[in-house]
Amino acid sequence: MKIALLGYGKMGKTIERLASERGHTIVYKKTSSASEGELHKADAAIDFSTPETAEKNILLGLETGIPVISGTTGWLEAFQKITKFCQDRNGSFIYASNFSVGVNLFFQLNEQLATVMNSWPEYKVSIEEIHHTQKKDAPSGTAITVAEGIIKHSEKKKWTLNEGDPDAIEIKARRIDDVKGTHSVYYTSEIDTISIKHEAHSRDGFAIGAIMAAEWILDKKGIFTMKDVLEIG
Ligand SMILES: NC(=O)c1ccc[n+]([C@@H]2O[C@H](COP(=O)([O-])OP(=O)(O)OC[C@H]3O[C@@H](n4cnc5c(N)ncnc54)[C@H](O)[C@@H]3O)[C@@H](O)[C@H]2O)c1
Ligand SMILES: O=C(O)C1=N[C@H](C(=O)O)CCC1
Repeated sequence: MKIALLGYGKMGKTIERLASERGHTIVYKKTSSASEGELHKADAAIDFSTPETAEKNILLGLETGIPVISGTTGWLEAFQKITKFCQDRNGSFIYASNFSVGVNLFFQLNEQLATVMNSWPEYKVSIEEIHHTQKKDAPSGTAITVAEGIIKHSEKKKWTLNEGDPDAIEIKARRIDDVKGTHSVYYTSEIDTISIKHEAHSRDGFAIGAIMAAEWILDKKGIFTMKDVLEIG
């Protein structure tokens, strides 16, 4: 497969390495200031750019008529617009706040745990995410997906970064050195704490998942999620 990289930072470079190991070729790269290669020659575009530039990058890929895989977080206010644009052109698009297989299993586990814990109101739910200090958005896209998974199966209606709102799921966002991405869900009572945790050891899992999504979407039209790719949930 010929791949276009929309964004060539930590994730773009990791995808380049792992895609070539899987026999794919990078035919186009776009950074903030320049681009090289020919976008129209790509079979699929993978966007890992910035919250401010993802929307433009995704539209560029869809306009070119190739499937777009986006892992950039922090741009979801434009999701409806992207969906309509993609549908109007009979295009293909997939967004995931986290492409790693392990995190997608964690999402599933989180929803199952939320279903169980919904009968036990003495346990207060909270989420913690830890990432490297270069991360631009907070909370992480993954933490938002985790919160949405809990909201689906509980009385909670929203999430917050602040302390002390009993109606909201509190998310604590921490930034430490070069942490690749750690997400924990806690259910805490007076007596004890139940927790689940996913810890990424490198960026390879995110990159392999995005490449798997690109391989999967090639012969499909529509808007998809990582659940479709992995056939889970
Ligand atoms: N979904 C996932 O699995 C997953 C995993 C890791 C990171 N992310 C997200 O992906 C995004 C990128 O992460 P990263 O660690 O590679 O960040 P990074 O800062 O290392 O790289 C971002 C790159 O985008 C480039 N860029 C800036 N403006 C651009 C433009 N107009 N067009 C194209 N590229 C442009 C920058 O040059 C930079 O190299 C972040 O939003 C992050 O949260 C998601
Ligand atoms: O490094 C990042 O930035 C990451 N962003 C995603 C998020 O916001 O959830 C996924 C994990 C790594």
